[in-house]
Amino acid sequence: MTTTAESTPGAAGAPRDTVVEARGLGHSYGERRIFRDLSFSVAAGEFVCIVGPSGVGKTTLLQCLTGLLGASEGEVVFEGATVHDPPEGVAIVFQDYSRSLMPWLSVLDNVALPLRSAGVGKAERRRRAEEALAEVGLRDVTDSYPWQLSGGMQQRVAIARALASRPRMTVLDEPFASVDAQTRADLEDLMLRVRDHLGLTIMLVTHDIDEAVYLADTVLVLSGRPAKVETMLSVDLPGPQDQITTKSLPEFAALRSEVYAVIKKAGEKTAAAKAAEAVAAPRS
Ligand SMILES: Nc1ncnc2c1ncn2[C@@H]1O[C@H](COP(=O)(O)OP(=O)(O)OP(=O)(O)O)[C@@H](O)[C@H]1O
Repeated sequence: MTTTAESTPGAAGAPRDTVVEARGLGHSYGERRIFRDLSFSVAAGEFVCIVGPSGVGKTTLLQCLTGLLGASEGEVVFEGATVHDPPEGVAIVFQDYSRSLMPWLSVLDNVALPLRSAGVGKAERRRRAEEALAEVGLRDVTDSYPWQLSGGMQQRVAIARALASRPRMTVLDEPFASVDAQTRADLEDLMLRVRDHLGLTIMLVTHDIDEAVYLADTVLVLSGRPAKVETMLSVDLPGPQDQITTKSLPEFAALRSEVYAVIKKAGEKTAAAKAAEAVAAPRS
């Protein structure tokens, strides 16, 4: 990930193609400016985690990057074209899997549903849905209903549904916030495997600093009011990631402390800005 629009160095030093760019991106809800002048680019196959204080604008940023929300300033460019609507090639996974799955449809039909809306034929829908379910380790539950599955399995179904459209980039908004710690660790490892296997570009919002450092090639820290990119930290831990070994590394602890310190400092700056706003606001 870089702060410029240039191509990004890959693992072997060769340039990798830029998939998505924010160019001077800003968003406001009415009079309220959420963030301003965000400029960064994400390379093909890169795993970026976005962290920052609650309410800073992480979800709003994801929505702008996927074309669900329009930019108030600047632009988002996906694979070279300015984004106005959700582009083909991008899939989204939300936190609340229980609301995103249809309880009356089988697991297979839930995964195939967006393909139907996209006009993909029946046999091809089934083939792609089965392929996506195999990718997330759910080959055996295709005929079950979501309510027969655990929370972690339901979130895997939601991930399979995103993969079935064969995206080149997947964005996930706090996808593992509602599951227990062991399931969360399993889902994290699943996303790493999927990224490696499919060569996906992934952007993921999380509140969990350990999760961000474990998963990311780059941790993007948002802060301020309006928010800006406080830092973009490259994570270069010896791979492949392992929940016990990686998290025991001194380098992991150092990176976690660094992200934590940036967020804490940013939080203090935001609190000071809020206090200044309150003082400046006219009394009713
Ligand atoms: N549709 C909307 N209209 C007006 N304000 C909104 C809207 N959506 C979000 N906001 C406000 O914009 C700010 C940023 O919200 P956003 O959800 O992007 O932050 P976040 O960093 O993802 O928060 P959290 O970490 O709590 O999920 C918040 O103050 C929120 O209340």
